[in-house]
Amino acid sequence: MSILATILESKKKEVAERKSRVSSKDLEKTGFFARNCHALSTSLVQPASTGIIAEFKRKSPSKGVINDALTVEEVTQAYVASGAACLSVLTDYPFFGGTDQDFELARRANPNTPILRKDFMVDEYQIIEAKAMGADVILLIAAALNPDEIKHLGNLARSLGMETLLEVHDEQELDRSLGDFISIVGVNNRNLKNFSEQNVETSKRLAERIPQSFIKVSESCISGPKTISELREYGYRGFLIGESFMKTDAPGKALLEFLNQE
Ligand SMILES: O=C(O)c1ccccc1NCC(=O)[C@H](O)[C@H](O)COP(=O)(O)O
Repeated sequence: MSILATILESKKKEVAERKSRVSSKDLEKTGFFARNCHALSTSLVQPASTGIIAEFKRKSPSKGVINDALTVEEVTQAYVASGAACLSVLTDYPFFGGTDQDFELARRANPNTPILRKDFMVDEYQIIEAKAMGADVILLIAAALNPDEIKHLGNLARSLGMETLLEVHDEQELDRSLGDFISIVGVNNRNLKNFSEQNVETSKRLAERIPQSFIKVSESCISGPKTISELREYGYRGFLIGESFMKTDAPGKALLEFLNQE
């Protein structure tokens, strides 16, 4: 079984269990549900935007433990101070060591910055959860959902005031998944079948195929400032980066160094 299939199987069980504890109706009365969201699309197209979507990532299936010594508040506040355009906070626990509490702590510590809830969305319940925990953006992974599911979940997110980052890995996923309920397309460079890719060739290959009306984000395996400069030439406005920052003792400083060297 592929790692994505394993994650999705586990996620469906987790969501069923969560639903049995708190109903969506109750979620709608909690936390940040009524809050107005920040727009990632607006943040990325500002002339002075760094475009960096900086991720808080403790561990991953491809790398194991990356950094479990730092708190979510210190990392995310340092990212914002260094110029992150957006934060990404993982809420998947079994595979990435993230929690809902991480997300809520990041939200409270960074009230003025867009934050992506990074998880494997398989059910509308998770979209409602995302709004309640203070998310501005959700991730929909084309490899994990059929076009009708993407449309349904994307429209639900939009109806709640959130944006969707649609993640694709290849031409087929891109062509079958785009719609007017999406404004931001992320090309994930990591090959989830064997974790072989360690470069951004997939982003370069798909760049021309993404219609101009969508904001392009390159995700994963971005190892240095030179890569960001190259991706900008292909029209990318956003750069989702986790490991390159998190593997250091000071992820915020690492982000600043990227920007200073670009
Ligand atoms: O990171 C993984 O190993 C991984 C494995 C299976 C599914 C998804 C995975 N990563 C999710 C991501 O999208 C990345 O965390 C994100 O793009 C940042 O990537 P990186 O800069 O390479 O840490």
